[in-house]
Formats: sequence, structure tokens, C-alpha cells
Amino acid sequence: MAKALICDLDGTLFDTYPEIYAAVAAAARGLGLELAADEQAARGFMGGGLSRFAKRVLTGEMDGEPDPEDHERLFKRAQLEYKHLLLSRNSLYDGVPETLRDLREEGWQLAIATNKLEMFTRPLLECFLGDIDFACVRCRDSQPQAKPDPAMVHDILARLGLAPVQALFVGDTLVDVATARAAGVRMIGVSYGYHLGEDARELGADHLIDDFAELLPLVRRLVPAGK
Ligand SMILES: O=C(O)COP(=O)(O)O
Repeated sequence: MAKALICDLDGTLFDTYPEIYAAVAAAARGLGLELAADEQAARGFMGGGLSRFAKRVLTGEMDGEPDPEDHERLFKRAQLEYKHLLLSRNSLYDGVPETLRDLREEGWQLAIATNKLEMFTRPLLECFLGDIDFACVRCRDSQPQAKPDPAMVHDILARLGLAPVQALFVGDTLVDVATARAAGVRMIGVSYGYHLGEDARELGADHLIDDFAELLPLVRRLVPAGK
């Protein structure tokens, strides 16, 4: 059976949070803006992309709407700061390249569905996962709707010519759980990322792994070879 693994990026493949927070904090300092959430508190604000993250750290609230001008200035400057920090260290989680390589060898097509902007996603993939063949990469600005709208996943499945039942989604946030559920794709949560922890099952993930390398035995169990 043709099969695909759709991967979230931040908090699932890469631990990008330290650089993202540092970029926003540097931008705020440069603009003389006060942030309402420190690095520890803002971790849970990940998942909606950089623009939404900037709104959340300015207000200290998940659904906060800051002054639009402050937000625009912070978002723009944070993009510049993040460009410098993006590739400053290899932020891949343990086991990611090996596991993705093994999955490819076992016939899995790989795709990315991220709320990260394309100008940050592509260099990260090229620099640290350059030898992995991703059949499809969809980012926040690749389409009108961000996750948790299922459009990104629908688009990936259409491009690969697959039905939802032929795919698995792996991600770390509530946004990812909601996306997979809306798309009708089975969801594997990772406990080490930014939201799910031990609550993943309660929150709707079908399976939970504590380490990316656990993915290989799990998907072998879920989709036996030849099926
Ligand atoms: O950076 C974010 O907030 C979202 O990115 P993700 O969709 O890859 O988790």
C-alpha cells in the first residue's frame, strides 16, 4: 500500500524554540517593546506560526490581540533576527535523520505540514536534512489557511494521490491534533515537543511517542509491510 508520513516541524523534527524566542526577544529589545511572557512561559505559545507567536508574547494570552502596529513591527523585525539565528546550531531532535531515512527505505513517502514560513522551513530542511527526500513541503504561507485548518493536509494528500487512511500525521501540539482529526488522518503525538506531554491521548492523539526513533517500530505495527 502507498503510504505517507506527514510531519510537523517545530517541536517534532526540530527544537527551534530557543532561537525563535531569542529572535522575538531581540526584536522587542531593539524596538523598545515590552514582552508579557518570558522564555519559560512562552513555550506553550508555539504552534500557530511566528506572527501568532508574536501576538501571544506581546499580550501574554493565547488569543491576545496586541496593538496592530506594535505587532507588525515586532513580527517584521523578529523575522530578520530569526534569519540570523535559524541555522546557528543543529536543532534536530535525536533520531530524526536516521528514522526518516529508514522510513524512506521502507517505502514511506514523507511530507511536511508546518505553520512555519517557507523562508525558514526550506533552509532548515536543506541544511540539516538535505539527504532526505520530502515528496511535499507545505508551509504557513504556501496556502491561505494555517493549521488547524486541514487544507494543508488535504493538499499534501491530493499531491501524493493518497487517501487519509493511507497517511499518518506526527506532531507535538494541540494544533496538530486538531489538524489531523479534521483531515481524518491518524495522529501520533510526540511528548517531548511544546504542548502535548502526557496529555496527548486525552487530547485526541491516537498514539504517543517519547522519542522520534520510536516512530519506526510504531508505524511498522500500524501499517505492516505489504499491506
Ligand atoms: O513555529 C510554530 O509556531 C509552528 O510551527 P509548526 O507548525 O512546525 O509546529
